[in-house]
Amino acid sequence: MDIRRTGIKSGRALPQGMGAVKEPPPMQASTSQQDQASPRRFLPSGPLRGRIRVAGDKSISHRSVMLGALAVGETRVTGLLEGEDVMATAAAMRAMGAQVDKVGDEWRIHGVGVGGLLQPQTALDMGNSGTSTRLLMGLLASHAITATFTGDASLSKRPMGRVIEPLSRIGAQFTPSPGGRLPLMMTGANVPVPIEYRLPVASAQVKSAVLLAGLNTAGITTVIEPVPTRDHSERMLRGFGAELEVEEVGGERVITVRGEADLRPQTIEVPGDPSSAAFFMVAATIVEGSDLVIENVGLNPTRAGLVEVLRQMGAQIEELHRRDVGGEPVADLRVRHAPLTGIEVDPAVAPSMIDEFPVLFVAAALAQGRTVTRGLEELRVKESDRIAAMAAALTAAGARVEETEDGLIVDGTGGEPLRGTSNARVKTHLDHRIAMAMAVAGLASKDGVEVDDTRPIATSFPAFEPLLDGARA
Ligand SMILES: O=C(O)C1=C[C@@H](OP(=O)(O)O)[C@@H](O)[C@H](O)C1
Ligand SMILES: C=C(OP(=O)(O)O)C(=O)O
Repeated sequence: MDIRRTGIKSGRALPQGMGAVKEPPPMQASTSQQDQASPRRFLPSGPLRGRIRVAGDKSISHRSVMLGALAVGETRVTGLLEGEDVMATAAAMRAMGAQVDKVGDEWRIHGVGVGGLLQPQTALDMGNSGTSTRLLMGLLASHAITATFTGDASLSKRPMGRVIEPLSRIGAQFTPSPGGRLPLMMTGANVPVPIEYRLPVASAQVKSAVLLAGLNTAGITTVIEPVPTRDHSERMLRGFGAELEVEEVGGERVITVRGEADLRPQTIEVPGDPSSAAFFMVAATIVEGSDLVIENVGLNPTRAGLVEVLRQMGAQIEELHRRDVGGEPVADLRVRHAPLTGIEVDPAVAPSMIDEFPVLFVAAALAQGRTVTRGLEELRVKESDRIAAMAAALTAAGARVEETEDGLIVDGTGGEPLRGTSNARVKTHLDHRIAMAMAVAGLASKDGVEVDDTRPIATSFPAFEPLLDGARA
């Protein structure tokens, strides 16, 4: 199947095709959201039971498409996440010359080779996806082409200065909107310069942007990571044949990549996304009588923080059939209902569960006693300000929550259901994780929880609602 014909729920206009356009396209905001919001009330639930399989890992899916598009030959990918974010990456890679097609259950990618990206003839519509935007800016930074990036209302508020800064040092030029935001136009360097860059924020996206720029930069590009973040780029770049080294020096990770790399096509099996499994881990934990197996969940240590934190709170999560899938540790998780106790969450664990805090706050709202989280400033620059959005949504549902500068303090019910939202709708702010977290809160409430818009769920986990409805049928 050609990606232009896959079912993209928002009806987003994705850039299509190639052409002989010399001028970069005009800067304009993306018109990517459907006009009508799609509200839904998530009602109290009976136990979650049986076996489910969540969607493919979003981070690995993005990187499979990007690296496949840079390898010469055919990369084959199974288990690719077919969410809107990954489809935005696929469309952008096609617009720059790669072939990305679905044949049966498999995605086939024919790459252009490192250095071979072509100038896109239309703006690259990144939709809601920060990962697509920042990693592609990295790729483009060392290709002498000009491109315009646009995004939806949420993405257009997110900071891009964090990648503009190192990529400018490599030699790329940027014309962003005020505040270093989208829409943004960039021109990659003619002769990119290898840099050594110490990450000022714990961000796998910034790390990956610099490493990807390094692929087409003669010499050695170095990223120093004081706090480890998800390491899929490092694992996959090695898998594709790049010369990449990781060393521990004085407690920091020093990552080097040798430029003018030749990438070899791969066969990739994408494991299930732990960030999607998280909603079901918490749902089965807080709904009485639940006993659910979530199959094929990626448990890369740089991603598995939530499992550890939930266990510290008293959750019963068993790892069955531990194995390796595509170079990543994977297991089936058996999750049974268990009473939770509030804890102080170690801020050091934050990068390994950065997308899981919205649903952790829901677990905390049902726990006995107080849960304190700190060091979560990064949550304020995701698809929404996730600290403020979850404080408002949980308060509307009857939870006791206090917002601090860098976290939430949650006083749990001790297992009693939340009141729910009888005549209000919680605001999701175009943020898929707020929508799914509050759906889970609805299961453990008296009146249910109504979320104002379920459309953003399709960015990362299109099958979330049918899976949830099926598990509690
Ligand atoms: O590299 C990636 O695939 C991602 C990195 C994280 O973002 P940051 O790098 O901004 O922390 C995460 O929140 C995002 O969902 C995916
Ligand atoms: C932050 C997220 O994604 P992105 O930055 O790719 O928009 C997320 O999926 O929670």
